[in-house]
Amino acid sequence: MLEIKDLHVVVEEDGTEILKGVNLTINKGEIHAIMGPNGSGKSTLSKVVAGHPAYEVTSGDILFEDESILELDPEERAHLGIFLAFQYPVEVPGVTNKTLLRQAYNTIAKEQGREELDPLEFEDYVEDRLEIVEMKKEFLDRSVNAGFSGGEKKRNEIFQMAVLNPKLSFLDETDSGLDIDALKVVAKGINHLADEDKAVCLVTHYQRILDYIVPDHVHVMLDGKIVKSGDKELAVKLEDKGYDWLTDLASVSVNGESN
Ligand SMILES: Nc1ncnc2c1ncn2[C@@H]1O[C@H](COP(=O)(O)OP(=O)(O)OP(=O)(O)O)[C@@H](O)[C@H]1O
Repeated sequence: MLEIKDLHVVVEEDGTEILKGVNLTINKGEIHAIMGPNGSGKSTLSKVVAGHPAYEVTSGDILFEDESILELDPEERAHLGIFLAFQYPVEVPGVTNKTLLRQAYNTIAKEQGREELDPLEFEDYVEDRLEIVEMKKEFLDRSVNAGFSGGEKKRNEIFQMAVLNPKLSFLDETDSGLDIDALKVVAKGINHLADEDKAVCLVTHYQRILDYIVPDHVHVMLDGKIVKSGDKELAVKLEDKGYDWLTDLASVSVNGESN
């Protein structure tokens, strides 16, 4: 579904290189987790896949369903079925959740040749989506994220994912700031939404969400590169040992030897 090939990315404004040769393949039906220390480039990778304009790809490629998406703007990528849940969800005062989501849903439906929903049909459609994340109906009529608690904002991101039903979701630290009950609800929602036709990539610092969402692959990002990949056990090891043991591996790989 997604193939990232030797991706190098700089900050558009000042040319600082953030991603230094990322390779990552995500197939349909898979759940991936990307871990790594602060500032290693995890959020940048998510944003670049979604088409954030602050970054420039200097070499490499991103293929979605076998086609390069580098020339597509963020809206076009969303129409294809790529979704990014933000680390810091934005507030949009004056625009209700319901209005934003129906607009987004219908724009994507139109692009994908599906039927658009009128306000009443949309109400019916979102009802069971609300249940997936155990969110109260009142949230539909509130301005997007305005005055939401940190945990409510994160839950709202998963609600958006539930409504838009994307093929590929990048969830950037969706687990941070969640109490244990909310974490379980959000994890249940993600598991519910991740099926054999879809793929999910979780960016996380903590192994704990992976107790509820079992990833097929865990990757460690260090200084703009994925330096190690493994299964769920790798996340457990990271929790226990931190990242220092990998820093050595990363420098070995930089010197051209195997890691
Ligand atoms: N738009 C930008 N302008 C300048 N520097 C940037 C920009 N975006 C990212 N960076 C820098 O790139 C590096 C990687 O940032 P990124 O947010 O991708 O890291 P991260 O791995 O997600 O970190 P964290 O775990 O702290 O969220 C950081 O040093 C950051 O300051």
